[in-house]
Amino acid sequence: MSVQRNTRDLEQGIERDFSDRMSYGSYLELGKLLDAQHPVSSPEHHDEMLFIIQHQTSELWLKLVLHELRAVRLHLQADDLRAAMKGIARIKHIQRSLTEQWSVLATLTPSEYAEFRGDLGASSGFQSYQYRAVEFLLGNKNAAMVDVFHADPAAQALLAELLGQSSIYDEFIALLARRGYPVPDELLHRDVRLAHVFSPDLVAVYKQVYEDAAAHWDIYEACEELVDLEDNFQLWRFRHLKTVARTIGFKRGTGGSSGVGFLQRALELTFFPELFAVRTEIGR
Ligand code: HEM
Ligand SMILES: N[C@@H](CC(=O)c1ccccc1NC=O)C(=O)O
Repeated sequence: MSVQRNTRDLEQGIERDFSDRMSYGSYLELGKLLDAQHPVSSPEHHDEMLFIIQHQTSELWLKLVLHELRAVRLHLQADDLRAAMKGIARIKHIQRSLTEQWSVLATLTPSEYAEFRGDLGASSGFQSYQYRAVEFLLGNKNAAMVDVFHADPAAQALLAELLGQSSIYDEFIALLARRGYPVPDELLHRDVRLAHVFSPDLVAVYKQVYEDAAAHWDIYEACEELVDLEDNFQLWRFRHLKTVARTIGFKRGTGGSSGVGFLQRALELTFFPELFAVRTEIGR
């Protein structure tokens, strides 16, 4: 190290020839990844790059969330709560990162966005199939969402597949039943193609858990992890709503919805309603 030159000398052993070996760039397929940012505005608007990269990084993280949620579902099916919780812990960190990222997009002013919004046509985040897939895996199924993707057979097939499969909440409830908790039978044989609907009898099961946490520790812990997941998901939705409001106000969305009003109604959707309802029942 030459302090005077403020330059680190490269060590002798440092690999330099990757002509026939895997390198950083080839392993990560950076050629492909970094050649996928193509602003459509013409002349190119400076801020469209931010818009594209914010979406692409979100989609990459959503890809990992899906990967982890599928693993969590398998762990629940195998009665391995500890492994499932490990997966959820990672997902929670990804969610935080996704939510925090809104502050970067919030630097896009309404004037800047207005300069290229027209170039986006009818495209919209509403058409994010990975976002829909996450909602489905968490239990908020909606068959009408699958039709949105008829022009994209791979996306449609993925969503159709997940629509017909159990969600992680279905699997958690099935695990509770196997553990001997009095889970209502209709929840165990429900039509998984529909959204999970609030069950008062399930609240009673959770009440038993929350009133004697020590006796039900791993289930109690898992319940709180699920609450964190939903809470984090809602925080993302809220930051999206607020970023949209400060960027386009009350304009209609490019995807054809009413805009902010439509996004507001998403905040009323819930994945694990009984886990929130049980809170009303605890203590005095
Ligand atoms: C300035 C930035 C953004 C604006 C103005 C905006 C606006 C909107 C609007 C108005 C909708 C409602 C559907 C429509 O009619 O278009 C929507 C939906 C959606 N957007 Fe964005 N969005 C922005 C950024 C993002 C980003 C960065 C993501 C990340 C992937 C995203 C993901 C979504 C998703 C998943 C939906 C569907 C939500 C639902 O169905 O509840 N949006 N957005
Ligand atoms: N729906 C947005 C447009 C938009 O944000 C968007 C456009 C293309 C791809 C992703 C988008 N992000 C979220 O909706 C709007 O109405 O301005």
